Amino acid sequence: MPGLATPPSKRDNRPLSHFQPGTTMTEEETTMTEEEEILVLFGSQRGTSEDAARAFAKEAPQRLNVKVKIVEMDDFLESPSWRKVVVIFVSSFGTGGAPMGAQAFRKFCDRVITDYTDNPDKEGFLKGIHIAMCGQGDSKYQTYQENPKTIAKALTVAGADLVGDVGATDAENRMKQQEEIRQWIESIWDPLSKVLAEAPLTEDHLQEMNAKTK
Ligand SMILES: Cc1cc2nc3c(=O)[nH]c(=O)nc-3n(C[C@H](O)[C@H](O)[C@H](O)COP(=O)(O)O)c2cc1C
Repeated sequence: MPGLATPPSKRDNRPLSHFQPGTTMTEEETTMTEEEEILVLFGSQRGTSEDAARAFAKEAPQRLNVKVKIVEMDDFLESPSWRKVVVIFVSSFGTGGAPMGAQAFRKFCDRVITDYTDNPDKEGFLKGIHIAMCGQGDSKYQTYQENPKTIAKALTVAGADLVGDVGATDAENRMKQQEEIRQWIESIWDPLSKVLAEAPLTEDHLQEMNAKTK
């Protein structure tokens, strides 16, 4: 059945037996029967954000009547292919840094913030994109949620709009964190449906964004 294969990401502690052999390494698509495609990006060191992204991606075709492409963040950056709706599940690691598999994306975001903040000469190249963000962190860290917040900031200074509330789930209590992720996913279907009801972006517009994403 398409869409159920689970390619390994760069997270560091999953047993290899979890993966099915012979699947592609970077991308997968869920059942392809509907119209618009949304993009799900994830960055995850130990699996929480990745599992949340996969749970969302599995449910989205039915809830939103869309196709879903799910990609690890650095893989996306190697060959950017924006969609009007982008849903991000990402954690913080190190000292407010990005997990493995999302570090190049974070560097890209840091560059965007430097180049675009308070710079009237720079016109946002992600105008028309809608981002829904669910961040994972641990409130024990002083740099709580720093990576998801930085990514959300960069994408908005580059012109994207945020959809719904930015999620901030707290691993200080792991059971509660799972509930918070579930609640965030439940909270986001309606705002995403509204955005999807608006006119799609043209292929030219998307290509232009892809070309400017470097
Ligand atoms: C070594 C290490 C460093 C971390 N650094 C941060 C941090 O700087 N800020 C934060 O909010 N959470 C931090 N966390 C907490 C993780 O972001 C949190 O556990 C998250 O749920 C992990 O998601 P993942 O399983 O997708 O990697 C850190 C966790 C570890 C183990």
